[in-house]
Amino acid sequence: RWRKNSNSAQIDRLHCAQLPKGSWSLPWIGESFTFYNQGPYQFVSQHISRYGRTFRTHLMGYPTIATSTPEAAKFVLATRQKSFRVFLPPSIDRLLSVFPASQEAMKEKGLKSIHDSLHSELVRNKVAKVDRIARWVLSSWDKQPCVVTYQETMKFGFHVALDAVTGMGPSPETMKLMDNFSYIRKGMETFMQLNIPGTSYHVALEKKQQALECYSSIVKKRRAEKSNEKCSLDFLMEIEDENGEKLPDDLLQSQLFGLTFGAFDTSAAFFMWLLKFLGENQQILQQVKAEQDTIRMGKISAEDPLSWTDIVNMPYSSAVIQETLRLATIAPFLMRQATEDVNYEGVMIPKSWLVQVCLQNFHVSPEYHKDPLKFDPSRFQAGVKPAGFMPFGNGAKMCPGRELVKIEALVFLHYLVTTYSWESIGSENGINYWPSPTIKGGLPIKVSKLSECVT
Ligand code: HEM
Repeated sequence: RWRKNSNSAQIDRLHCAQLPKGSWSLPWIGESFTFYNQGPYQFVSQHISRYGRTFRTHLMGYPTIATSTPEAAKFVLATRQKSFRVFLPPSIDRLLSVFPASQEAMKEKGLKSIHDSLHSELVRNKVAKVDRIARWVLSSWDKQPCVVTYQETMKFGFHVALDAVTGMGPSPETMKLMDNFSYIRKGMETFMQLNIPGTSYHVALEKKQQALECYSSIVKKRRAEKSNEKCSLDFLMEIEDENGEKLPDDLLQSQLFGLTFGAFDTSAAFFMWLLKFLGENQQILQQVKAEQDTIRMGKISAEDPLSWTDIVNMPYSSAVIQETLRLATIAPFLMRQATEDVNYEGVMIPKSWLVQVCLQNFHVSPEYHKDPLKFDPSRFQAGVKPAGFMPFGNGAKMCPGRELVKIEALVFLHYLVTTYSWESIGSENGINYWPSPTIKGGLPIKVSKLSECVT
């Protein structure tokens, strides 16, 4: 069956090639439906037990080699990164894509300037702003009979991302923009993403247009104002092609849009898991609280914001963050497409095939982590990154937002544990896997304000 999907030259090459074991399942659709339904972790785990850590399958319309070892991940994402390009399914590409194929050089320049704009030296200066946003979000929690964690972490993650990307602080306008983003996210939850009126995917495409219009006015405003603190937009406005032409506004807006989406969706999910794991591990929560109380007690007034020095003085909380990134694995797998035939330790990866790099399956494997399903921050306390830990990927495409997201999490954690206690209410109904793993129902909690209030 797979032969129908391959051209004859490829078939000739494959005659003598070493393909791993696996299954193709149905024509064209392959195993995509099972993959969607079971979620990436379960799907890959079942295949590993049948075929081993590297197997072949058929996903998103392409023959695919899936691998789930840190060594293979490094090989694909870093050592041989030039032989693979990032792959997004066409429906997601349509929602989030930024550049037409003809603009490949500008795309690379744009990405480089985004990496530069989020450099660790620069994001350290963002602590005060993140602090203000965290206080703003958390200040209303005790007035709500039930806090739906995901809605709140989305509000926090979205506004920090928007500020880093465009320099824009929270306002009624940004709340409206966030609403558009939540519809766009919804459009990615379903298996069949068809642009038919009435479907959530169709709504998502409409909301994307509205969001882009909003970005158009954000760009105009930013051009007109002078700010000492540079955001990603400022970096992007500086790039030029080989003829000295700046990035056209439509591409600029779509790049900002894609960046904000990627940043807010992942961080909102991450903060939600952080709350879940801490809620379930009271002893660990108490240790975090002790560390954060010490920092708060060192402040002269309750209004004093956190500083970069405070952030580096949170070793235990940092270990909790690393452990959350391991156990929840917000990006459970990464997709690449081979741009040439590649041989990995005797396994053939033919040109144009997809490679699925399954990070979560080694993050929670006993082969790489002792007692892997236990939430145990002590494994990160020695300050040594365990082998088999790549929550932000590897190689040149490694997440440039990783430092910002850690600052966000630590600031959020600080105000959360020094202000509130909380308990989970209602039952959990499983996990929504797409686009990032979140808890169905949004993890509702009831919070109580602690007597020493700081917000
Ligand atoms: C917990 C939160 C986050 C997680 C788990 C995460 C994870 C990742 C991963 C695994 C990649 C690599 C993708 C690949 O190799 O195909 C990536 C790329 C990227 N991330 Fe993040 N990310 C997070 C938050 C953020 C934030 C807050 C920003 C921006 C403010 C951001 C911006 C980006 C960008 C621009 C890329 C593409 C880099 C490139 O293609 O060169 N991410 N992220």
